[in-house]
Amino acid sequence: MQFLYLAPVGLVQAKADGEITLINPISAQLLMPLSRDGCLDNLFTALQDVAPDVRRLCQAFTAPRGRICDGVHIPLHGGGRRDGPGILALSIVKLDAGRLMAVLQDVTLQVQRDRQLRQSDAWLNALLASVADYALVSLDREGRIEQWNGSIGRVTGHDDAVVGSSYAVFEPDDMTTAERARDLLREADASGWSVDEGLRLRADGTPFWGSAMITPLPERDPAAADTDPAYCLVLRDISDRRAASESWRQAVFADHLTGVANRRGFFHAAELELGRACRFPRPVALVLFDLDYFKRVNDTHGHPVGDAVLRAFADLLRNTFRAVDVVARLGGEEFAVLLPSTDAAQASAVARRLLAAVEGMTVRVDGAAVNFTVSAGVAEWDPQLGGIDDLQKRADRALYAAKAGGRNRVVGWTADLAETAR
Ligand SMILES: Nc1nc2c(ncn2[C@@H]2O[C@H](COP(=O)(O)OP(=O)(O)OP(=O)(O)O)[C@@H](O)[C@H]2O)c(=O)[nH]1
Repeated sequence: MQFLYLAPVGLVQAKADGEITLINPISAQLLMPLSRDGCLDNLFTALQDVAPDVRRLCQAFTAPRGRICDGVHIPLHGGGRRDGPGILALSIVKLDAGRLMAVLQDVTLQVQRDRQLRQSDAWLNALLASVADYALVSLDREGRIEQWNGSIGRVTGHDDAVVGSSYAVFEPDDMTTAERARDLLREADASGWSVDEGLRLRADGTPFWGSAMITPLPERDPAAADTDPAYCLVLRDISDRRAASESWRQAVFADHLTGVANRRGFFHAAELELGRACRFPRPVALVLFDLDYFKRVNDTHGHPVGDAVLRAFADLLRNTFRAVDVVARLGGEEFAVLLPSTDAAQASAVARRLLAAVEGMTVRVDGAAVNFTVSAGVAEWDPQLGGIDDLQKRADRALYAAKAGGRNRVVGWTADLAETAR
């Protein structure tokens, strides 16, 4: 009895002919406005104006007990009123031959919300269907693709199996790291958006040049689950635009001998990366490489062979470092690699691997077989530094120490190196 009274929904117990034997206050509240004479003694009579079929439905139910109807929506007074409930949900259970139990609930708001949601979904789907050269991807808090839609299929060729993968799935494996993918989300959180341009892959492996903009969704609930939508990624295929600007970029930013970035390209890319590292603190490492006794290679084999050695070394750099790293020839036989989201220890490890590869390599050109070694200086970005020039100075000191220490080695910058240099 107490349960009936306190239940958060309307409960009515009635006899088989609808005569009400028990009714709780919520039911009375919901049914009273429907009653023609202000009495509430029969369930079927109370509902006859809005749900005339209920009586027949119950009488036609011949099983000894069971569910007669479940959550049937009953619009009141022509579909809704300004005051009071507009839609009731009605469930009726036959308890035994002589007793029915009806559950009544005001679902007006719920139905309205469902309708609004369906409308928004329809709008969004119409929008996505008409977008031809953009993929609109919703991402969860961790940057995982939260839902598939047609625009993703059109631009990237991925089907719904891509749901749950990191948005880095659109990038070649060596173009990004989990940390960098997270960095771009953090950048979007802090400044409202982040944009990243670069090589992307379609599901069939064909590459395209993409521009990816990530924006955090407005009014995100901090208590929402990790898998709820948190960001919107707009991925555009800008291969055409890129092709037009590529020859210009090559001329301005690429080294004519080796094809890696030139000094100008390096400083341009480094300023951008360090700008990011300042706004969203993360490690960035710089490695400077200088070929050992390179003058001897030129003197012994001639300048064209020296050029071939420089090209072979640049190829090795490109193959050893990730595509996300900036590889450049700063001039002569000096090369630089900037490694985003990498600390000095990690950069030194890669540099040592590279030195070992150089030691095992022989460059064969014009009948000459050249073996050579390389020295490397490593420094890590420190927000106290003024800019890329200061970082380069530190790596330079470390490189000088590597040369002074006997060459063919990697030295990391330490504060006492600054003292030595002075
Ligand atoms: N083939 C070729 N040689 C170059 C190029 N640019 C600079 N060099 C040569 O690189 C050599 C650099 O020599 P040094 O600065 O004395 O240094 P090193 O002989 O490598 O000795 P350490 O750096 O002290 O180990 C010089 O002979 C330059 O002529 C280039 O584009 N092609």
